[in-house]
Amino acid sequence: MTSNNNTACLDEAKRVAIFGGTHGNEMSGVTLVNLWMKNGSEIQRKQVKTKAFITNPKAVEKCTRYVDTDLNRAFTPENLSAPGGHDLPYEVQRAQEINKMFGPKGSPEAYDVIFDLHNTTSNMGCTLILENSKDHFNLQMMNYIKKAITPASCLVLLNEHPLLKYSTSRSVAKHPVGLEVGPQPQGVLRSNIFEAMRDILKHALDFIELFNEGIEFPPCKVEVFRLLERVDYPRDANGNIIAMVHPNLQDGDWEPLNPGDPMFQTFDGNTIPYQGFGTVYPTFINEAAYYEKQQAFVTTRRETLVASAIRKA
Ligand SMILES: CC(=O)N[C@@H](CC(=O)O)C(=O)O
Ligand SMILES: [Zn+2]
Repeated sequence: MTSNNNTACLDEAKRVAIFGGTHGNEMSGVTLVNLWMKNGSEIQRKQVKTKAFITNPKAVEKCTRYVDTDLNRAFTPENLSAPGGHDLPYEVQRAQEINKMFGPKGSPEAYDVIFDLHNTTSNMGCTLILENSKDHFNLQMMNYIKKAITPASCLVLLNEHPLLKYSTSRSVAKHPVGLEVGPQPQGVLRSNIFEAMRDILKHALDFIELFNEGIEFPPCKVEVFRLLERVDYPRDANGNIIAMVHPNLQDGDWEPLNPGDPMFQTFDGNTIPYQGFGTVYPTFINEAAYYEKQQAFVTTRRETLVASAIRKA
């Protein structure tokens, strides 16, 4: 044996899927996946079988986030095992179909990696979303992508929160990766956002190819932003919003927010400051899809994770 015993030997990642249209009005993912379904040469690698797939075709057709319920919250054990067939909400039926095709979730037959392509109206730039801080394959992938896209940058959002974590489409895979790029309005395609997403995918697939070829990746550190809490807009007794994101906070995704810093602005011009305990890094600031989820932004904390060395078993 040449490699030392601290190297994690992991299964090859042969089966990879790229999901677009989990939200039907997020146009970069919808457009890239439609492109790649017509001609997949860009996403093929010698040692990887990559399938591009539109997850919510009805929502894509209507150019809406969802038809009955949010598909990216639908992959719960209850939904995936619910009887009812065609009487179930459309996205629950779809979740069951996707789970059959790419899962079953949590089983050895599940796809190795699923990239799920999203756009945000927030000024987040390129953000990769992880669900598990102990997934060393994904952590190594993050490190690889960050280095490969330099001088451009991308950040990693980690959602391991016991209450705020949700059951994503990508969670069907062994290694789920969300890709969130913004700002881009709903229903709009912007070339810079489209190309940034495409570039990240290229490097992600290159990483998987190298891994499958047998390259050993040495230990590394990865900076992540861990999801801490969600902050709602101030509302009246009827649930109507009574303040907006403050101009100092608007578009300031990933910039430090300190106690006392302006957070909301009421319609008569009063400032509501942030009253947390220490510095946090807000993101998903003023995301259009989150008004209905009672969320103005989320706070995160910066952390450095260590990825152990990995290679193919
Ligand atoms: C704006 C948006 O849709 N964001 C995604 C984030 C994710 O994929 O985890 C969502 O809420 O499902
Ligand atoms: Zn989305």
